Amino acid sequence: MGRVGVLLLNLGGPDRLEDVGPFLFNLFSDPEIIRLPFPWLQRPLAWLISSRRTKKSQENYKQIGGGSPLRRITEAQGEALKEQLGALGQEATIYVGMRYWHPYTEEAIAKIIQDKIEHLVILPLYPQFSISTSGSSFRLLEKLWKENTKLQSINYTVIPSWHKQQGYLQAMADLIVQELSQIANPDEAHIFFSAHGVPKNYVEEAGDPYEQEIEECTYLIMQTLNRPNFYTLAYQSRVGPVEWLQPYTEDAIKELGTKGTKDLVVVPISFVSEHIETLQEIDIEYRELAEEAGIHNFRRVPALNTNPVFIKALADLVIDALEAPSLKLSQVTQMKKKVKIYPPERWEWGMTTSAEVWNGRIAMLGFIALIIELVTGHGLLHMVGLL
Ligand SMILES: C=CC1=C(C)c2cc3[nH]c(cc4nc(cc5[nH]c(cc1n2)c(C)c5CCC(=O)O)C(CCC(=O)O)=C4C)c(C)c3C=C
Ligand SMILES: [Fe+2]
Repeated sequence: MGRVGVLLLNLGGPDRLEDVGPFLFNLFSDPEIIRLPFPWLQRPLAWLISSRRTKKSQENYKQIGGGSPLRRITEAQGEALKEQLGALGQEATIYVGMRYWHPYTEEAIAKIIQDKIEHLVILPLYPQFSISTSGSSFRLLEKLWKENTKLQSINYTVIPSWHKQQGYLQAMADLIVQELSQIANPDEAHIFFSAHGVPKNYVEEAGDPYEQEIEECTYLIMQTLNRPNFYTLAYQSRVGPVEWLQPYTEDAIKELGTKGTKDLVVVPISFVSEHIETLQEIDIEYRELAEEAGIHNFRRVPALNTNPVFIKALADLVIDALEAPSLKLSQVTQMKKKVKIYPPERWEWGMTTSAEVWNGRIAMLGFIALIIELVTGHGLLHMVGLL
């Protein structure tokens, strides 16, 4: 086999407080994160939302040392993976491609071309697929592939998701056992899986398999654990006014408190690295909430980071992918998105769904224009540079 590369995909996070604003702007500019009917509205709205969120978000990053550890941890995972692959007899160069901050996916792709990689494995560091995470990175890669003929000669394969991989499940179970072993009555502890949420309409209207993969994964971790503990699955990190997957973590914690739970072991389920949502949201916000709800023994299972069982699982995934028939980006985006096309794009006359959708779009546009004008003092035409 010729030169082998592994491209690790992740979301990225601001390295310093001054990066928070531009990072949030990049994130909200992504149509896979905020779905708007008019592409030209994306950037003005991203600017508006990121400007309004920056201060609050910076406060949170301040509490975890002034920036996200995601880059450092992802690079360490890359080094550990390279070493593990070498030990298994597979030499490979590892590239990190972040979606919204440095090192950007585009930078990784430029290096892959420069290094003349012949076989590439695309491995998202998200065990479960979501349109908003792996899906967004795959879509970007699809675009880069179409634009650059040099990429087209690379023999690549995509790993869409890996939430059922045995080594990964074992590594998660091991970390839970370690945490339980520090409790006086380990069988009494309630195991609380907290997954990053997504808006409910991603699952119900756009066909995102995320909720199903999270549920399967949680079930399989409990099977691997093979213990009598009760467990709960809930969703954290909701942003904006729309409904997200339920139950929300904060509500589920309060409910367990009222039911008399005393020992809670929180397991971050959709993240493989420590980042703001484990270090700040779970460790600080949810811990406080649990204390108020009467849950005095609140513990959190660490993220996998460079856990050796986990790194071996990643290496096995890479080796299996190199041996299996290659899976293309377009195949994955089609396969994972069992899309009910929403909103319907073909116009039908009368009291039809498309009429409702278009009425909704126009009303939404008017509403957004009003908010933008109220907040900035300028109308929408000013914002898009027409006045
Ligand atoms: C599986 C993981 C993730 C899913 C699903 C996801 C969806 C999702 N996220 C937002 C909004 C924000 N995410 C932010 C940061 C962030 N999110 C993830 C993971 C998932 N996001 C990571 C790894 C990070 C980076 C964390 C870091 O350490 O820097 C942020 C910024 C932080 C903040 O201001 O709270 C936002 C905003 C949406 C809207 C969404 C689904 C549509
Ligand atoms: Fe997020």
